[in-house]
Amino acid sequence: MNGSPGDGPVIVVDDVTLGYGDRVVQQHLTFEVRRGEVFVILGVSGSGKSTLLKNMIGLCEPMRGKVSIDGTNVVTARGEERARLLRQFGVMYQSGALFGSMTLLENVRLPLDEFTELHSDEKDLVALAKLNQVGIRAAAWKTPAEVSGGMKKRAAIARAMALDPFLLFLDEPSSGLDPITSAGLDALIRFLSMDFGITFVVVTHELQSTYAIADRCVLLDARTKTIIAEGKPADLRDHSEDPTVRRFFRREADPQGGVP
Ligand SMILES: Nc1ncnc2c1ncn2[C@@H]1O[C@H](COP(=O)(O)OP(=O)(O)OP(=O)(O)O)[C@@H](O)[C@H]1O
Repeated sequence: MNGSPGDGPVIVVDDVTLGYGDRVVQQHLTFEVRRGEVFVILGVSGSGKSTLLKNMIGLCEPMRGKVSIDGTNVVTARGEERARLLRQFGVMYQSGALFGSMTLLENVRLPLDEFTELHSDEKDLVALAKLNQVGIRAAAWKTPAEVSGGMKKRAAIARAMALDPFLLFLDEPSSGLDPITSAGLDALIRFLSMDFGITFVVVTHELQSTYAIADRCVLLDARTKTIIAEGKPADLRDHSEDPTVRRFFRREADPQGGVP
């Protein structure tokens, strides 16, 4: 189990406004991610999902408000505290970003090379164990070009798990995948959540995936620039009092051409 020491929420997003330069992309975002859950950030293209993820991992600084992971402010943490914070979570970016000249094993080893003093054989063993966890151990000595899109995503997840984080951020994990491969990835996320207790924050606009994996979600609205729904996706689909929210979760177009 990748348990975390503290109790209470893993992530606290407290009245966050985010954007680029003077341009606000989302504002007044307040929510918590609970330990062990699969939490999905939903919204149409351009609503600010990836920007929110970048603010949650400290890659961008919110214009206002704060984000903390296990009680540590992701922007202000320095020194030892920052090093500890960075080891607590792994990230899979939208592009996957595996190094094409390296094998999958070498790709998964990279964080171990950078952040641990393990012996080379031990690093190989850990990397193989991670590839095994995501179901592609047999492809360890292949390069990214030699494996399918779904296997590349799995390798990128294995790399994000290399340092045994208790929290994983995935940006659009099913982008570019066919529905069957995408469903396989959904099953992997559920498996890692249930069997290893990993908390997931997943950015997606795929409703089918959301229903398959999410314990809870938030829906970012591009028009009002804030969260318009939070909860279990099926509950929001069936019981939300906001017609915009119900339409989004039923995948219906807005007759007036609004967003979503
Ligand atoms: N580096 C940047 N500099 C300036 N503006 C940006 C930058 N990155 C994104 N944006 C803008 O911020 C807004 C939100 O983009 P973001 O990528 O966060 O949305 P998204 O919901 O993740 O979209 P998608 O589903 O298409 O990935 C968009 O209008 C985008 O053009």
